Amino acid sequence: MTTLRIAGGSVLRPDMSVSEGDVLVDQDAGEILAVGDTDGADEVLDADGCLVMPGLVNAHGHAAMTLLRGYADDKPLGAWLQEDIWPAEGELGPEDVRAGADLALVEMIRSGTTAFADMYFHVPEVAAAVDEAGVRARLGHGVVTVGKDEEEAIADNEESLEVAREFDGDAGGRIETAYMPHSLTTVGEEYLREFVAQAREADVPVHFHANETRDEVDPIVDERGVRPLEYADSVGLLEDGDFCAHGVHSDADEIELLAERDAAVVHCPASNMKLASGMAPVQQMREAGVTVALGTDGAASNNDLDLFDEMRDAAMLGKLAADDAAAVPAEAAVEMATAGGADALGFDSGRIEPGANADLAVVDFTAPHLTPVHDHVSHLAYAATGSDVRHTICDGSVLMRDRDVLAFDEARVRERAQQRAAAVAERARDV
Ligand SMILES: CSC[C@H]1O[C@@H](n2cnc3c(O)ncnc32)[C@H](O)[C@@H]1O
Ligand SMILES: [Zn+2]
Repeated sequence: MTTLRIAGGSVLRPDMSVSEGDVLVDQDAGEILAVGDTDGADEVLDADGCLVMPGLVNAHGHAAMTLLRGYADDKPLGAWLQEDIWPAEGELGPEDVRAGADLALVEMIRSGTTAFADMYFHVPEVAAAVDEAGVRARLGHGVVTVGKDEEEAIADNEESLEVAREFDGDAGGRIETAYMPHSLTTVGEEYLREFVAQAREADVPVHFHANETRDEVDPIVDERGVRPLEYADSVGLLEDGDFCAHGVHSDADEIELLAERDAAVVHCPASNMKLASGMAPVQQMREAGVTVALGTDGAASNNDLDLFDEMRDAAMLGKLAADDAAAVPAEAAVEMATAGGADALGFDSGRIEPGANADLAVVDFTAPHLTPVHDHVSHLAYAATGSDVRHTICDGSVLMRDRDVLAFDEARVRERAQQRAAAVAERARDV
């Protein structure tokens, strides 16, 4: 057995308490062996002055959209997608998606993210990037059937299922998959009914956008006479293991339904604020027992992939939404970004305890903006940023040591992304 000891720091425990101690990792199994007083180990990572916390989980995003960061801002969702993003995405080839995914992975590893969910196209490229980077992911091909004829719509759904079957268990088990219809309004009912059933047979969960804007909710209510999540339930969505992004405009009955079905919600506060989509009822969801995770969404609506920002935004926006300063406290924000995310994606990560996946972030607490330390959890939610992360570990392997991301030549990744992004923007302008 090869072991790694993260030594000399403090450790964030699953109950949100913090105690001094080491974390000992079995690198062959990729699991945590012990927490507390340990010694020995084949490799030691210094954590003096640091807090060892579970690796952050970015439970909803579109990694390759890093290429479109800053390409189109300051519009609401519908106009932003239709006028700017979808035309640009029409110009993305597999090598562009690989370049964008590599950039996203460098950014996520740098800021302590060890697992993420991704809905996009050219998924084999995203899977190859994940394999090389060493992180954990639940990947899927995003399906859109509006504007397509029946043959194209079926092919798009079949691609999503094929990709889900082919890549499940890839990268030594670090990649899992899902069938990913884009949303309840961009995929036709007949396709949802048919292909959700096939996803169940293939034993893969379903991930989709839901209740993000009023413009998306109102037509469903007007045309079907039911709330969107009731419609989702009626076509077979919302089973245990399924997770939807946003849920901003969810009413009390829909929240109850999510809790009953054990379906998770991924809250994306920065994207919801930037697109002025609304304020998700996060406090009500958590009080109802819904699993709530955090996501950045794509870098074009955020505009970064730093989950420390998401924790702060979730806590602040949650208070504003509930009109209550006690709503979504620091512990809740940290829980959503760690255990909540891992539960939503079905990974045994997000908690530092023996037997769990050794997915960890080591945060340097010696910076001026983290001084003094009255409460580590308060600093994680309200004061720390991704650049405070010193080491990142996933599946027992060190992905970043002393702020050096090991699997990538960062300068090359940035240069390639810059070149590819400029070429995509030029092609999109010419269309
Ligand atoms: C079909 S692949 C995924 C698809 O989703 C688009 N997207 C990015 N951000 C959002 C959002 O906030 N709501 C809905 N759809 C979004 C992305 O550009 C891809 O086309
Ligand atoms: Zn999204």
